[in-house]
Amino acid sequence: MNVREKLKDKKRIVIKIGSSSLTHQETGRLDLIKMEILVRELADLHNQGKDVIVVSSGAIAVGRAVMGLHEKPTKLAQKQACASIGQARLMMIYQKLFAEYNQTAAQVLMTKYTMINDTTRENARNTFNSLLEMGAIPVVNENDTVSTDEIQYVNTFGDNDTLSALVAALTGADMLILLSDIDGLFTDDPNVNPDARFIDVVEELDKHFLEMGKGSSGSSVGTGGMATKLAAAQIAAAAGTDMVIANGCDFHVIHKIMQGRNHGTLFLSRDRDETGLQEMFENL
Ligand SMILES: Nc1ncnc2c1ncn2[C@@H]1O[C@H](COP(=O)(O)OP(=O)(O)O)[C@@H](O)[C@H]1O
Ligand SMILES: N[C@@H](CCC(=O)OP(=O)(O)O)C(=O)O
Repeated sequence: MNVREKLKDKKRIVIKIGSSSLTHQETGRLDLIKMEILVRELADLHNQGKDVIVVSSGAIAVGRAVMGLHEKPTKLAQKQACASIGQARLMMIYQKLFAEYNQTAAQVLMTKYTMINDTTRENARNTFNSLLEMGAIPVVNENDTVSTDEIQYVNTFGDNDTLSALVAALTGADMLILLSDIDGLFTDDPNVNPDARFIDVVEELDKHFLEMGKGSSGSSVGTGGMATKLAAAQIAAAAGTDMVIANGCDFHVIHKIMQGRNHGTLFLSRDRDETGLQEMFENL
């Protein structure tokens, strides 16, 4: 069985959806057709008996669109206000769409402190396990309304690529899928360098690959860029979580990846390193 076919047997999957994959580029508003496909894909993975955790960006982008702000908010208070409005709208739509498949969406909002503090981290782990045991589908996002480097103890993760990898490590997920606006990892930013070559499988994430993520975010709504996705891959590898970066332009890619078909860049994990993970959480 090749490395892609082994993905069929994954039991607990974290799927991160970037803002650029959930919204119309022109208006920034939610792409409801894509969201319907996304929820159907996730509901079917759940129906296959797999645990599914969604890390969904989009709160700021959706809030900005709802309030008619044409530019990406730069002031902290404006960004947090957009996140507050957008997160509520995003969860309403997730709950409505999941209910159509008789599934229950649950909201989990986290700050970096949740992961740093031993007690809150253990509470979060227990909450995820209870939600999954109850058959719910947790929809996770950073608590942007309070997460900020300006407020002590609620520092921000900064991006949902990192958050999704930490959630995968926390919950012992064996698979992490990052859906973006690009097919996967290239030797350089293909939106800048037309000679950039696609990378199919990364067996060991070393400096050679990490260097490839130097380019910035390519979309008007994205935050993470490739650098944060490679940082996420480092966390996933240490957590024993295989990871795929794939293009979220067509969410049907989710079941194709889980069927072991050749989509996205596959990052192979190492054996889970509990000691290393503990140190990582404590030093976030
Ligand atoms: N080596 C690389 N391979 C692929 N994409 C890269 C690379 N370097 C930079 N990028 C940029 O990263 C972008 C994806 O990150 P981002 O814009 O934050 O989207 P999202 O957060 O929605 O996934 C791509 O559109 C691309 O422009
Ligand atoms: N928490 C923020 C998303 C931050 C983020 O990582 O965005 P993205 O790069 O689009 O995945 C929001 O919901 O708008």
